[in-house]
Amino acid sequence: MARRPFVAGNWKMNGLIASLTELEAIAGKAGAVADAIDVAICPPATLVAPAVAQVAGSVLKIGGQDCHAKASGAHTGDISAESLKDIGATCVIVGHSERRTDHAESDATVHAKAQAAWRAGLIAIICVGETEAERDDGRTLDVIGRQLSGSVPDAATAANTVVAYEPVWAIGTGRTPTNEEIVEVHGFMRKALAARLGAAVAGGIRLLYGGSVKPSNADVILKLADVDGALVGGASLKAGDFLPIIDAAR
Ligand SMILES: O=C(CO)COP(=O)(O)O
Repeated sequence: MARRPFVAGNWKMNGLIASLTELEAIAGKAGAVADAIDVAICPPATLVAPAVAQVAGSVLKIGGQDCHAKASGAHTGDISAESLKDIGATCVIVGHSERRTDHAESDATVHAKAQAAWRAGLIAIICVGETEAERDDGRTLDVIGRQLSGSVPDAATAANTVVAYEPVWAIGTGRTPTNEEIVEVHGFMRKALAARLGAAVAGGIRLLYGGSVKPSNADVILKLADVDGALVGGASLKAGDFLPIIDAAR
């Protein structure tokens, strides 16, 4: 089944108002590839509203990096999916390994956050990935299977969910799995989702690879079987790095 590639940039805790000038070229590229590719940028929460304003009229999606499971309430410092939707976000990353580690987020928490994203009308970009120790122990597929079943709700569809495979040890390290390892995990994820959601639904869900994606490796990685796009950290901060990665998804 043909899946429309999805290339998302995760700016993490980087970027100031001045950084939004990068979005001009990124929005231009998103428009130029709109026939074939979805493009998103997830800036820090402070920049979501100004980013939406900056790219007004463009097809470039602006998203959050996290949301709370509840719609509102006494949760100081948290942001609801509804608030993100209200300021023009169209997607949100949930379960990034940095949230799982820094904020002790469990699969159950991520599951609730994905449902919150849908409740607000946002696409949930649900992240999974093994640590280096888990890979060294030969437990990668076990870990990914457990994270998928715990984090991806049963109501996931191609329209409301994107899944990102981000090996923790490949994030920000310049190291990536071999092509064979990426294909193995993505194929496994497709099968695991099909077993639960049915082949038709699972066949439509975009599976992104994330972890040290750069212009120099994107061409190869984005052509691998069952890789439907990329979730890009460092190389999404500058349009000069991100644009060739978007092109590689074609
Ligand atoms: O965590 C990532 C995206 O969510 C990947 O980050 P890097 O591309 O900087 O390795």
